[in-house]
Amino acid sequence: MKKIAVIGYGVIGKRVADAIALQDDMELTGVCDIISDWRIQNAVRKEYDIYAATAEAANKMKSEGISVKGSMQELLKKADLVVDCTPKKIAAKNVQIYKEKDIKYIVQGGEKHETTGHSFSAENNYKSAINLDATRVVSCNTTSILRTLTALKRADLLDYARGTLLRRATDPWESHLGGIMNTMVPERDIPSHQGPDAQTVDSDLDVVTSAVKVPETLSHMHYWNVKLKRQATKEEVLNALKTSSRIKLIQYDQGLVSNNTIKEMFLDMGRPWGDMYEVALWEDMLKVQGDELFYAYVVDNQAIVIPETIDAIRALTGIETDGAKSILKTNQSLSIA
Ligand SMILES: NC(=O)c1ccc[n+]([C@@H]2O[C@H](COP(=O)([O-])OP(=O)(O)OC[C@H]3O[C@@H](n4cnc5c(N)ncnc54)[C@H](O)[C@@H]3O)[C@@H](O)[C@H]2O)c1
Repeated sequence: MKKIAVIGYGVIGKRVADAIALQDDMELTGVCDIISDWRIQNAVRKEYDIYAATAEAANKMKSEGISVKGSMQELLKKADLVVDCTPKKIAAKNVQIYKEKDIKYIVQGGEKHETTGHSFSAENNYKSAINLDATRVVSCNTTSILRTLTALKRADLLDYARGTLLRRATDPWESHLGGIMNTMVPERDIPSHQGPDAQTVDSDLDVVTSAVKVPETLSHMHYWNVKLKRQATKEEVLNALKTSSRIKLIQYDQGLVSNNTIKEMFLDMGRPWGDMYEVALWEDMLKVQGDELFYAYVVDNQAIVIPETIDAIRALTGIETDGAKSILKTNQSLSIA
């Protein structure tokens, strides 16, 4: 049983920790953070072992009545692999520690590809991550791009793709701190970074993205124009997309007309935090015109990278060398149909 540590128990870290705890071929050794408030109390309630990243944090946690198991160094000694879910740039600094300790590590999409030299998206390049020392699970937007375009590529339909991303302003729990209102803020540069980021996983993809930040917090939404290699039918395209178990085809005509209605459906389904691990792509909206394809989908930025991270753990530790088997196992544990 591989022992996995989670550093950074925030939006992504708390979800990764729960997902690890659900697996039968890995165990959660502990979670490590610097916070001592209600957020880490959630981990206390779940009876996870708690470690403090600094001496100061350890003292603060203890003063709040939290039983601290030890320091980050002590946690690392017990683990076979660490998943670093700290904010952008902090993980890149921690990498030095992981290298010194000779422990395998996974970082999240806020870090640069160069931090690990390998970027991961399960349905695209699981095989290339097997037994590596490190990888980076690409960001939420990039994961969605890779899932959809990889499915079209597998069916030999994809020539090139051009996408416009509507990006959520901030995460819901942090809405009191910032985020935009009554405006839309386009990114200065085209391409935005997500297209080139997808190419760190699959350099063959011809993909260009533009992005605009919008005043809501539930999810991202993407609009894509794709040039197909040949004229195709809508059915062929849908069959290609159906080869991904992590794309959920949804129907506008079933009342799923917005990101809030989709979120409500996932809450009704009983998913933790209403998490949607899948890309929710509108089947009835999707349009094929000759060799051109048009579609739109919603990305739950807080959730989509969770199954990817579980698969990355299996690949790096080598506990499963068949990507399809890992994906299936992860899907079953998270109730992804
Ligand atoms: N939030 C998203 O929608 C989202 C989606 C995909 C990927 N990501 C990526 O995941 C990573 C984490 O993002 P997040 O949104 O979960 O951040 P977050 O701010 O919600 O959580 C980060 C956690 O790390 C803790 N932390 C800070 N410094 C630390 C240290 N030195 N040692 C230990 N813990 C420390 C913080 O206290 C916090 O609990 C980033 O790379 C981000 O780009 C985020």
